[in-house]
Amino acid sequence: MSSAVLDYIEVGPFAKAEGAVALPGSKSISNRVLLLSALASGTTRLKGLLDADDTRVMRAALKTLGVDVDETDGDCVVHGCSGKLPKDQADLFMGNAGTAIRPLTAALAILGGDYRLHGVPRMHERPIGDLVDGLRMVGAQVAYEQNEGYPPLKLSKGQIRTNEIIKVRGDVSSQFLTALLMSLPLVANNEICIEVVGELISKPYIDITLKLMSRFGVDVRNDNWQRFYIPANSGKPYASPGTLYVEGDASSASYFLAAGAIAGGPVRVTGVGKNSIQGDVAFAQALAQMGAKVTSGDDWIEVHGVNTPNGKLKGIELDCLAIPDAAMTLAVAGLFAEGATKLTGIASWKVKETDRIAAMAKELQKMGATVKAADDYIEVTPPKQWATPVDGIDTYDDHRMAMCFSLAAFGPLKVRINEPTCVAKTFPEYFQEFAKVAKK
Ligand SMILES: O=C(O)C1=C[C@@H](OP(=O)(O)O)[C@@H](O)[C@H](O)C1
Ligand SMILES: C=C(OP(=O)(O)O)C(=O)O
Repeated sequence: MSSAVLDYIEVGPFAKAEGAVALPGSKSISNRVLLLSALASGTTRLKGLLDADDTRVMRAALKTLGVDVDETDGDCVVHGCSGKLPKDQADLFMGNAGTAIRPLTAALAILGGDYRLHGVPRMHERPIGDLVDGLRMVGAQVAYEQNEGYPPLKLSKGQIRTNEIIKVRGDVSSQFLTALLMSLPLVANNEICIEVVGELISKPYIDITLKLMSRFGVDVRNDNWQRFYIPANSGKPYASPGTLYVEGDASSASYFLAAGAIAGGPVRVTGVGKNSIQGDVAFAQALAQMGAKVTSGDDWIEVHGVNTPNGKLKGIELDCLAIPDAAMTLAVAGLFAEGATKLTGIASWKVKETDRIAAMAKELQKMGATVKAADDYIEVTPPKQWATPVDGIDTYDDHRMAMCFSLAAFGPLKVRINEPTCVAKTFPEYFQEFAKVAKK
């Protein structure tokens, strides 16, 4: 999907981070509101929508499904289909976007039709079986084209029934629950109960889902993260809120905020702040725990220096179950801390864009850090002597690997980052924006 693929980029060494960055739109919000707008009655004007690979595949899929998505005046204007998509046959390429393939699979399986959903090779290694099990429980027809439990998927029309409690596992990805929550109102003749099996991970993303569904007129009751109740409706559950503003991306914010903490600051991000509905804003609190000075307003967060006796960040131990994406940034910030930084609750890293536990451990070690890692944690002890791998830091086609390792350039040595164009998944302009705040 990315345009010109660069072999590598060299960054740093930088002495200081200072400045302000206006964040691109939130990926999580963008893909949810695109789908909800398409399913709703009425026209929705989306302002500040993310323009990146993950949202391009969603917009392209909706257009293929016959939805009128107009992007000519800078906003994205979606003419909703009132719960019935125009095309009942389509072949849809979903790239490596979990937030696109999972909710769209659920919506299409529930609505019924002959659809095929597939993606890049890594997408075919990312699990979707728990969602398919949940969909089959309501009578949806979903078949695996290659490997049981993984895309590509073939959907056909099923007989949907929603009178029994629908169960879905919550411990592999919260996106399966999100997908069921967004699509089941389309067939809620009666109240529907979804029950989570196993521990629900990434809970703040469920909050995003519920808050956005509410903006489109569907209020789900969350009973202690165990059971979710979708109210019965008259057949057209979603109504356009008119104009909807997409917040800046809180996970993308983490790189700049960490730069401020590592290299002096002040660094300010605008587009997210105290009023954010994204759980990853909690990343700023983690930086504060490491000793950074953090302030925020309704629409901004700023990190300005470190508040420890020796002016260095301090290593922390933190459960990152609620902030899996921003947690990667903490692992790299750990290179600059005094003492070890231990991040727990990160088992989901294994099934994301790459096996992030293995990738992170390997690349941090290349920088000279001592790393302990297992199935659900990583512990980073900073380098005694910084190293710079001549062959560079590998990014594994994972946007977050490229973005968080740019921070290593605040160490004493320049850093070569291989295949940096993978940032196009969520933040195509990342390195240009980073260059504005990273100073020699
Ligand atoms: O619902 C979402 O928008 C997301 C949920 C999280 O995934 P998991 O629920 O798989 O942890 C997160 O890592 C992903 O980037 C976006
Ligand atoms: C896990 C991620 O993406 P996805 O939405 O594809 O799951 C991510 O952006 O870090």
